[in-house]
Order: sequence, then structure tokens, then C-alpha cells
Amino acid sequence: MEELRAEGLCKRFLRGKREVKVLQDASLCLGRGELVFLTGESGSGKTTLLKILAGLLKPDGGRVLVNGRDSTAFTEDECCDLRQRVVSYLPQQLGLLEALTAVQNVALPAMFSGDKAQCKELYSRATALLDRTGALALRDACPAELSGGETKRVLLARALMTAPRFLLADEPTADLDRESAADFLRLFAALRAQGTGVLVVTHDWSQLRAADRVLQLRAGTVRDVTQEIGNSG
Ligand SMILES: Nc1ncnc2c1ncn2[C@@H]1O[C@H](COP(=O)(O)OP(=O)(O)OP(=O)(O)O)[C@@H](O)[C@H]1O
Repeated sequence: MEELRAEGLCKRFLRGKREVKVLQDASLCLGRGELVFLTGESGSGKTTLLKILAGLLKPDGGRVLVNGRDSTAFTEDECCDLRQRVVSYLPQQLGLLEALTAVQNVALPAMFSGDKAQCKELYSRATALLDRTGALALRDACPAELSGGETKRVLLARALMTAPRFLLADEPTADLDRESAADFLRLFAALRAQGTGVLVVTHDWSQLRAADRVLQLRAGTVRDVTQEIGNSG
């Protein structure tokens, strides 16, 4: 079975001269076709965990198994390949190149992934994704012209450009109005139905019932709190 699995992750940072242990034996598993929410207090290490899962950050201990292969031992090139073919990370903020239009930003990951499609075809795929994320009207806008919520829609389209098997979304609905947040949740549910494994960081407890499982990051470890939330599973 295809899965993204974290086993015993440890990560510490230096804050001044003090060492802060952010992750301490954190483990989780995300299967394809699963929608899992990750919650936890601000500063508990959710972004750190997602970045390690996406191969953007190396842990100090533990491993990440991507379909059985330990990605923490990957070279930089292998990590790039991982992000272009298997795992897509949707950052909490920023990330669009200012010099490119929305559709050019969305098409970009496929250009780097060695996708053989012609530019015209990539742009038409990127346009379709902008339509899917409700940002079609913004196709030719520059990032500086976009609101925070509009930027999130373009970032989501970009994260989907490589048709990832696993999508890691870092607070995608923060700062969105209710309607837009509901749009995003519907899209995540549709991705799950298509077989994508979706891990979503959220602080919004009203959303948690939509998930197959709810995980909580606390004191450096991950706990399954699905039953406490009252999800039927
Ligand atoms: N590069 C870094 N150097 C030093 N400390 C860091 C670094 N990255 C993260 N931290 C610290 O690690 C802790 C966890 O940060 P992280 O961004 O992972 O938390 P989070 O749960 O995503 O927070 P939020 O919900 O506010 O986004 C924080 O105390 C943060 O200051």
C-alpha cells in the first residue's frame, strides 16, 4: 500500500544559546485516499513536521518512509524529485514568484519536473487547476495584485500541478472567509476521492469532522485524537 510514514522523528532548534526540542519521537502515517487533519498549538512544530515529510528539512533523528524508502537519507536532488513526483507541500504563506503571472507560477513545478508537455499544454493544465481552485479570473494577475485568500488559491493550484500522491497543506484555510474555506475543504475531499493522501494543518475545530482522522501535535509527539473529536471514522 502506498503511504507516507514518519517514524520517531526528532528535531531541535537553537534559540539563542538555548536548545528547543520541537519534535520528540513524532510518528504518523498518511495513506493514499485519506484526509487527515493535524492540529496543535501555535509553535508546537506542525510546519516543521510537514517540511520534514516533504524533504525540505532533515530531522535530527527518526525517518520518513515514502512507499517504504527512507527519504531522510535522500540527496538534495532526490528530495527535489520527491517533491515533484510524490509529495507536494502547500506553504502557509508566500511562495509565489513576483515576476511571473499566476498561471506561470502554477505551471512552474511541471517545467522543473522534466514534464515533456509543451508550454501551451502546461498552461492549459495550469489554467484548469486555477479554475478548480476558484482562481480562473486571476490567471494573468501578478502576485502583488492578489489578496491573501487569492494567493492561497493560486498556491493550491500550483501544489496540484504535479498531480501529487500526497498533499501536505499548511494552514490552507487560515485567513479565508467561510465560503472560501468550505471550497478548499470540498476540494480536499475530492482529492481524497481520487486517491490522493491529504494532510491538512488547521486550527479550526469546526472543520475537523470532515477528516478521516485527526492528529494532534503536542509536546513533540503526535497523538490520534479522532475519537475525542467525535468523528465516526
Ligand atoms: N529555523 C528555525 N530556527 C529556530 N527555531 C525554529 C526554526 N523553525 C522553527 N523554529 C521554532 O520551532 C517551533 C515550532 O515551529 P513551527 O513553525 O513548526 O510551529 P507551528 O506549530 O507550525 O506553529 P504555527 O501554528 O504558529 O504556524 C517554534 O518555537 C519556532 O520558533
